[in-house]
Amino acid sequence: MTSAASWTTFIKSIASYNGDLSSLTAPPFILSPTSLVEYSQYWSEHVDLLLEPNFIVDSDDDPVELKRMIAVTRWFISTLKSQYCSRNETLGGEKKPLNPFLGEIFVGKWEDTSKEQKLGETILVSEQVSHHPPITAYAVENKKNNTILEGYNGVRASMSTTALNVRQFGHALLEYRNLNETYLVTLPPLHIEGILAFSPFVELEQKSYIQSSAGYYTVIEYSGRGYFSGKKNSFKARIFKNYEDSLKKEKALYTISGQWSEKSAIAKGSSSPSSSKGETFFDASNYEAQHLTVKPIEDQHPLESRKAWKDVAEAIRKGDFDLIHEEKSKLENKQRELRKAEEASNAKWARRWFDEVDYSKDSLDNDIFITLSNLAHLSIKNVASGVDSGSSKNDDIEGMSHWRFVPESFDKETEIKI
Ligand SMILES: CCC(=O)OC[C@H](C)CC[C@H]1O[C@H]2C[C@H]3[C@@H]4CC=C5C[C@@H](O)CC[C@]5(C)[C@H]4CC[C@]3(C)[C@H]2[C@@H]1C
Repeated sequence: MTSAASWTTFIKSIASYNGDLSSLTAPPFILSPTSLVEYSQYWSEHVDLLLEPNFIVDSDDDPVELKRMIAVTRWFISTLKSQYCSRNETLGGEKKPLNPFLGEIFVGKWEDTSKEQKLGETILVSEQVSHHPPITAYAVENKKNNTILEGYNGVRASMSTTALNVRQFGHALLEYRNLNETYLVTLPPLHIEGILAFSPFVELEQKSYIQSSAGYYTVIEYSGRGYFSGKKNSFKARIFKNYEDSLKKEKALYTISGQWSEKSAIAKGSSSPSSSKGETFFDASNYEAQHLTVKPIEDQHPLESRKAWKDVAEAIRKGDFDLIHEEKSKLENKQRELRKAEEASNAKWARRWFDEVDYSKDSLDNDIFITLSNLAHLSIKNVASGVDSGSSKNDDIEGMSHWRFVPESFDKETEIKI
């Protein structure tokens, strides 16, 4: 069957789409040989920007906490091209990632590329902590600068006539322990455009937020081609002294605007910097992403993603649909056996490095996730990322559990080597 014909068949299949992405029997050319558990690496492909707040010195212009919020906003913007465009660059367009099995892990490290060797080694641990619904938890840890990024991600998707609309669940917590400062980062909604045009790509939409424990608060508004700016991957970010000030745009201390996949500029105050007038904020096309180092497949543990999916990935690269189906079925049957055995012995799969914390039960009032969510008026229920605590979306949601990294569990890890 030609790829155009199977694409049309595929489009028809998504017309009866039931909301579960893994149910989509996508044709081989739309399948990615990469598992979703690997996407956590996209949070740290500019390690220098992630760690920059550790090296900012106090000076007489802006308060150092404000300088650090600007640096954290720059780091966050720098993650977006890797998160949402890297498949376009390597695979020619957005692809459907492999659906990770429960307990699937992905680990790697970034070497220190700075000439002063001030960064030290940074490691990534990523674990599929849930299969139904799919949830990936991750931590990026840099011991030399006592900095930890932890977070988790799940998605809910729905089809409109021409696009796949995706709401993200979860958040990221970025802790600078030497500075005694933490940031809460929410995840923007997105949609996949270009499906009918046979070349799907991600476009971000609506808003996401960054809340600093020092009070500063950043609102980022996304738009694509055809919106007010007319350019794809556009955003406007405003940094405020706190959430309350953000209710009045003119109170913005800084405004940043441009394209998160290309250039953006920053200016003081609430007016958008025209890219000529404003000072360059970040230039994604001139800032090479640093890819993490992953040990060879033969040295990997059976639960490590690239080892577990090796035969499926090879079949996908060959475009051999029957072989893909055969190899995927092998892996999925093995998983079904595992689940059945657990059920029989009433055992639950033990998560390696993450805990599901139920914030409705334990008295965790001074927990940093609660503190930052309250500062930013964000819901702590299991609603989509970035939902306001006063939103009616909270009403019919009971759940209040969030995945948290357990650093000592990784320090005690013996089986998995980075
Ligand atoms: C349904 C119509 C169709 O064409 O399906 C196949 C298409 C390739 C579109 C569906 C898939 O598109 C993929 C894009 C994936 C997101 C990309 C980046 C991120 C950021 C990361 O930090 C967390 C995961 C997330 C949100 C990915 C989630 C899964 C997405 C939406 C894939 C879709 C199955």
